[in-house]
Amino acid sequence: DEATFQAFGGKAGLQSLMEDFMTNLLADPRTRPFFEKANQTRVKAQLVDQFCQALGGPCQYKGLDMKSAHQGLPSITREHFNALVEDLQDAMDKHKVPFSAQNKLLAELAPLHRDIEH
Ligand code: HEM
Repeated sequence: DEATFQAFGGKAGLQSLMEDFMTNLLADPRTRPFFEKANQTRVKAQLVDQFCQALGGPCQYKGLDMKSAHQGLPSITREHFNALVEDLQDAMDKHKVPFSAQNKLLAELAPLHRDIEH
């Protein structure tokens, strides 16, 4: 909804959040092996649209579906998934996103693990 989207600072807030999220993913030895080889600029831009849409903001995600996006990568386990969520939480804390809004985003993302882990 609009209030949750605004709690993230709108689209500009999401773009800024994604810079720190990617920094965290590259600093984390659990996730770095995946992201250091990726087109980080593309991934950040796709995540902005995906999160914006998930939060009810005025964006349309036009990237790959989650199965296609991750199936070509080395095996992604629950540990990798949980590591990525921790790195996202750290970025949201740094950006002072209220917990209620953080939880709404995480609730939207949680079910995606089925299409991402393999
Ligand atoms: C809720 C969890 C996740 C979400 C919402 C998510 C979302 C995305 C999105 C939107 C893209 C871009 C798709 C495109 O290019 O069209 C992407 C790519 C990617 N994801 Fe994820 N992802 C998640 C979990 C993970 C995990 C756990 C890993 C590994 C630790 C991972 C590694 C990658 C990598 C390396 C790419 C880029 C692949 C390439 O080079 O094209 N993702 N992800």
